[in-house]
Amino acid sequence: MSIQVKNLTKTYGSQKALTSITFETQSNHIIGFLGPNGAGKSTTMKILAGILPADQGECLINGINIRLESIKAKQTIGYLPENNPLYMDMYVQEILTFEANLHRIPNPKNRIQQVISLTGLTQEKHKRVHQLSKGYKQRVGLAMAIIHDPKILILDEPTSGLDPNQILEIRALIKELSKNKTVLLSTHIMQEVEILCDEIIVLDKGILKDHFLKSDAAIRFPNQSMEEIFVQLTRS
Ligand SMILES: Nc1ncnc2c1ncn2[C@@H]1O[C@H](COP(=O)(O)OP(=O)(O)OP(=O)(O)O)[C@@H](O)[C@H]1O
Repeated sequence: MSIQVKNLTKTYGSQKALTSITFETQSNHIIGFLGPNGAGKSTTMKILAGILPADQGECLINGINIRLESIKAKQTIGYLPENNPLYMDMYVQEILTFEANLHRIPNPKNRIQQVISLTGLTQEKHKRVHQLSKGYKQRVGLAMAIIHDPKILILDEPTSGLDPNQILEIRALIKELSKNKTVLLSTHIMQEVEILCDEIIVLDKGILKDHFLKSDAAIRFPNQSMEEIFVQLTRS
């Protein structure tokens, strides 16, 4: 399933966040969505997730227009927001039941046990969310994002603020969960892009700076690391 964004524009009051962004990703790729702070990554992701309206432009998820067919699009998309806001007093199984009911999943008990196992939450499933480490809270956020088996995953800085061990574990989990899915992943960690991503999109100040396959990076940017490519594309 591809993600298609056409001339997307968004302004918050007088603050321009996105200026006519256009891109189309390939199916079943992990796409690194990169850019300096304030580049417009979260804004694009919120629009794609259907929780923020664009001022202009269109987003299509495998041809489904998210503005015109928002419910159908939301059935296809799983979203992990930045800073992963969770109901801290809920038990892990309770918050997953809540999410499953929002998606009207038939036979939710089976699916909840499946995602608990998939995301490595079995040992922690009887705890309340606030009792979990940050890495396990991220696992809960990922479990919620995949509960309806969406074909597109939008992950906004999923490894931000985690310790090095948890970063490795969450990365491995993302890799595992991304099988047969298209994943749009924002991150500031260039090593993560090298390890996980097939495709790279770079934004800066609300403008699309570049979009390329990682396999083409060596030809397009000879002898440059992802960090150097990032700096070159976003240096003002
Ligand atoms: N609710 C809001 N009200 C006003 N301005 C906003 C709002 N949300 C974002 N912005 C502004 O829009 C621009 C794009 O922000 P956005 O959060 O999309 O960037 P980002 O690339 O995700 O940044 P970061 O890497 O810091 O998370 C920034 O200038 C930001 O200050």
